[in-house]
Amino acid sequence: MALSPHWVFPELDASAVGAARARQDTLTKPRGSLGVLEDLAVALAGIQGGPPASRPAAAVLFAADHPVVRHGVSAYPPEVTAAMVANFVRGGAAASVLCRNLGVELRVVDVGVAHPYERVDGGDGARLRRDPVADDPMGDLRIEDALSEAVYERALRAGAAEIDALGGDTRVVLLGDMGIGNTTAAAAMTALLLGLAPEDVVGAGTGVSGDALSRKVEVVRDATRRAQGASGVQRTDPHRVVQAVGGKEIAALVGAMARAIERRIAVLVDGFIVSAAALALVRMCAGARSGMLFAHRSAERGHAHVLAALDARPLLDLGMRLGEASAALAALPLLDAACALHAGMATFASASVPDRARPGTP
Ligand SMILES: O=C(O)c1ccc[n+]([C@@H]2O[C@H](COP(=O)([O-])O)[C@@H](O)[C@H]2O)c1
Ligand SMILES: Cc1cc2nc[nH]c2cc1C
Repeated sequence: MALSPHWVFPELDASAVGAARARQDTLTKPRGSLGVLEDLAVALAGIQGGPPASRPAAAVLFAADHPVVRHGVSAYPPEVTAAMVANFVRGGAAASVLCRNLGVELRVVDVGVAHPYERVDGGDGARLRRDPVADDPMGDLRIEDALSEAVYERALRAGAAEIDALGGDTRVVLLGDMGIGNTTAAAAMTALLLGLAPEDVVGAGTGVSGDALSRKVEVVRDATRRAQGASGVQRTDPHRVVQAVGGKEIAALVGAMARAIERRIAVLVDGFIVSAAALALVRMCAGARSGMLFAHRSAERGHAHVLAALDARPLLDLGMRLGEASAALAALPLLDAACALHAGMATFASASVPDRARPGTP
């Protein structure tokens, strides 16, 4: 895959959209009264190219570490990334519980976890794969590119490969991340892609405040200056932005999202980190936008800017800031409800409920 991959994204299926909207208008409710649940059914139909479906759904998390943590930008130590990978597999993480609760398959891909973790087999938690890109080097984005061009391309492919491994009938993929330090990377990407000041995009992440928060702002300032100063790194080149200040899990998310959209699998975007990857992909190829649904507005400071730039209306606003696809999983029942209503409600005709008068009739 070259630096400008030849992604060909399908357009929304206009006839599926028309059929879904027409069916919504025949169902036994005042037109439009199910609000966003109607829009969700219609959007899924357009993305999927047929009657809307929320299942089978799969949650795919990409995990990696970030050398930038050496500057004290996270409230937690980097060993947490590895420990959480083991926790996903054992079934004890928030994502594990939500997946079990919803009957959703959880897949975790290690694309760059720096510390060893216990490999637990046979639990009822996640399926874990360590991609070979995990062994490639990463840079401290404050002083050097996070990813070489070759590593960036391998990480994109690792993401796409995981989508190719999903069952052919998968209709929705919930994308998530795990990586101590990655709100610093996502903030630097957001600052570059949107031309915003570090203060406007840096937030608490896992919970930094005071001096640590100021340090994080300075790290993002240094990273964005470095990236803009380096020859060829323009904020308008989203591939270079991911390479310069992103990370392996963020590049893998870009690759996964692109492949899912190509396959007409609806992408349910999680929080700040996944949204930063979505913004980069849309800047690479505007046609990707229509394949995405946005689960929530994270409490992380920069997220609102990313959502606004994508003209995204998130489904939930619950003060969540966990990552690991947890908010996408919290939003999935809304997609389930939208599809069940669309498929299962009676029509005015079938239930003999009088429809509203048509204009011109008495
Ligand atoms: O998704 C979000 O909006 C979000 C907001 C804050 C933190 N996180 C999670 O917390 C980790 C990154 O936080 P930090 O402070 O280490 O940069 C990483 O594992 C993310 O999944 C995620
Ligand atoms: C415990 C913990 C769990 C997480 N899940 C996603 N990011 C996380 C960060 C921490 C610190």
